[in-house]
Amino acid sequence: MENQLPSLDELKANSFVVRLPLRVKFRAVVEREALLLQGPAGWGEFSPFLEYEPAEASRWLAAAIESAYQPYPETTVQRIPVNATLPAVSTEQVGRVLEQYDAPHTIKIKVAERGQILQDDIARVAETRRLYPQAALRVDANAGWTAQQAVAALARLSEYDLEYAEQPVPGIDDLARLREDLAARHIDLKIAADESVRKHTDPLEVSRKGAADLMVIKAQPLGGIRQALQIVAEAGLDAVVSSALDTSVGLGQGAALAASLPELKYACGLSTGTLYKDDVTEQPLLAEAGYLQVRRPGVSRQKLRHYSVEPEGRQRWMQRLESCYAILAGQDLAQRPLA
Ligand SMILES: O=C(O)CCC(=O)c1ccccc1C(=O)O
Ligand SMILES: [Mg+2]
Repeated sequence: MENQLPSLDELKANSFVVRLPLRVKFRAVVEREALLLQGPAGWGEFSPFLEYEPAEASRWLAAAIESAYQPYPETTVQRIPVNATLPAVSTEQVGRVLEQYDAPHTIKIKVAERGQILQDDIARVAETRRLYPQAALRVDANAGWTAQQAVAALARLSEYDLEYAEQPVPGIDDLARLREDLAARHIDLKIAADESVRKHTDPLEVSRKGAADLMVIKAQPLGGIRQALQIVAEAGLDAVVSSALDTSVGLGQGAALAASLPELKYACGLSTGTLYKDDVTEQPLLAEAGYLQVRRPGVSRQKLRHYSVEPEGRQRWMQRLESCYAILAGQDLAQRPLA
């Protein structure tokens, strides 16, 4: 029974599509659309970004179904360390955005944003370091640099004492080469793979090719908690759990994933709830002094109604649900990430 997909009609009948306001632009948007799925085990979140095609988005659906239909793994961990996330804002905005987080001990700074230059990144990292001299800082380039740009940029940025750099360049081979280039220049900086894990058909290629020191894992893009745990076990790399800019429902799933890891060496990218103006729950999962509770937030009917999208928006999501469902239904049971 565990491997059985619920029917599409059942999923549709229990789906609520919302559009939530963000406080600050993230990935060039100021609103986030999400489908919340209610099931016998609780709520699940299906919120692939709008431009994602069904092949990729279907893994996000597998994660939502897992969340709504299977209990989260048992754990005794009650809270997990998290990082504040700083979007690629201007220097003047750095203090204002980070103030929204409660006493962060770790901060992830977005760099290599399209339309910006290295000087913008240096200024943002320098300002963060000035305001938070004790914090652990990490940068995330979202594959925005060429190999050449990455070495030059990381040579400069590593002067601010960075914990690691996340996905500086796009390809897995590029990541592996970059690590060699950095070592040759005696730049002691760890590299984390994100897109090379979650957007790749083979999430283990990163570890096989020695392309990173650690891997970023996210419950939705990897097809759920169980699937993500299996990837970590097989990869044998340290893992950083992160969010996909989820609502509190997805953050709860991420927190459960983090709490289930055999070892949690790094703060998780799960305090993105702070970037939202509002959420689907009366008890949003927000970090306190750099820690997030491990719990499943209840969902508010009133908030679902208030932020519900217009009928055309819902129709678009029902079509996405349908095409992703078809992919999951067509997958070999043994391979399906629900197992
Ligand atoms: O890891 C974090 O601190 C927050 C999450 C985050 O950065 C993110 C959120 C949505 C989509 C992509 C990413 C990313 O890590 O690249
Ligand atoms: Mg990333």
